[in-house]
Amino acid sequence: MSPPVSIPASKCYNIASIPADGIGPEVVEAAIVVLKQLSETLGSFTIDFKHYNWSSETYKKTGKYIPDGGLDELKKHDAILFGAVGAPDVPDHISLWGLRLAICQPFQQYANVRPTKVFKGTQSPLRNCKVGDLDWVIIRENSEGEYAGQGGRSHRGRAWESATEVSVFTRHGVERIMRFAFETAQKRPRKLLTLVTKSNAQRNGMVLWDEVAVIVAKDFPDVTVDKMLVDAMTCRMVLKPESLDTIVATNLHADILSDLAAALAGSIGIAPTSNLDPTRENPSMFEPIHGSAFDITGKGISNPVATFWTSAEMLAWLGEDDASKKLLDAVERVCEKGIVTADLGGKASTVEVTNAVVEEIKSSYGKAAKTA
Ligand SMILES: NC(=O)C1=CN([C@@H]2O[C@H](COP(=O)(O)OP(=O)(O)OC[C@H]3O[C@@H](n4cnc5c(N)ncnc54)[C@H](O)[C@@H]3O)[C@@H](O)[C@H]2O)C=CC1
Ligand SMILES: CC(=O)C(=O)O
Ligand SMILES: [K+]
Ligand SMILES: [Mn+2]
Repeated sequence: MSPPVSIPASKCYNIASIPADGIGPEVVEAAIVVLKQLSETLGSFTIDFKHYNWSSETYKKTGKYIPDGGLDELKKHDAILFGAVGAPDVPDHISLWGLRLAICQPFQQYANVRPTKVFKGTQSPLRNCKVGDLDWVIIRENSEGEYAGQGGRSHRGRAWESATEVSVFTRHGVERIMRFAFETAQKRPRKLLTLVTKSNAQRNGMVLWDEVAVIVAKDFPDVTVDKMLVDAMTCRMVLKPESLDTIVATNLHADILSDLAAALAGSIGIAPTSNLDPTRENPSMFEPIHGSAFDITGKGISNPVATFWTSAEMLAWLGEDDASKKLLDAVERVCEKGIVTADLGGKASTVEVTNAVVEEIKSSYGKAAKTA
């Protein structure tokens, strides 16, 4: 009797999808189409999506964004693919804290990773900024700082009403994000980390950041560190984009700088975000950098590229580096062909860009490509 033939089982990933509000469902649907095609064409892994309709609609009906036991459900997945949360008829702080932060915070997704680059075929609004000149990774502290959620309001509505929004910086929180940032910089060819703070005006928490950076730097002698105050950093991003590589900053500062980074690379519609729990105790969450964009919802013109790149980041986090690279390369080739949405100066719809990426995956990585 011949021994049983062992066929290597392809890995199956369980992904929770939470498209939520506005253009979230449009771009997440597009990403799922592309991911399914990639999995079918490459044959090296499969993805099982479980959809959760948690959104401002469910909030308006039930009073909750996440139903009881929802986080335990989410925990069973390998990763979460998120769209965006926010609706015109729900206050933004209720929606953000009700869904996105209600996942990031308990899941200790303390590292928010935001790469940006100018794609071939897309144009930076900066005169002279070519492909390769702007290639950054912004590491945003994602669990405390200015978005710690501490503070309160007293004497509501009175002339003497007071409100506090307290920034919280802990040595533990600063040190873990700093280590993560140094590790990220160390893995990139230039090994260059720019530390962004505001330690002239913010004389407590930001000074702690500077001090912790000096201590952590000792463990990374091959990484070059430079320091910028956040106001001057905006100028450097615009005037000398080629002088930057990896950047670490607080929750608020990096939130702002990363939207600027996306716009400098061409559009907020291309940049991805990973909300990582580097300890891997909890699933990490992947989303486009942008919000729910009510101004273009339902028009069929939202740029799905940010969510495609986000999906590529998710694949890399799951260990599928080859598939991740292939996906991003396919997206870039589609941009190079000029099949882009209006935010990038093109005429293509969300569906046309999605179909073009699907065709690109089939023709580049499918059987025809292999035998050619
Ligand atoms: N992580 C999340 O879920 C986030 C949620 N929000 C929420 O989203 C809502 C809208 O916020 P905004 O400040 O307007 O930011 P936004 O990112 O939704 O939109 C800013 C501008 O960029 C455009 N834009 C965004 N994504 C695009 C895409 N994929 N393709 C083409 N154009 C795109 C929009 O049309 C708009 O003009 C608010 O409720 C806000 O709280 C905002 C940022 C992040
Ligand atoms: C809320 C928001 O703007 C962000 O997470 O980027
Ligand atoms: K988002
Ligand atoms: Mn933001």
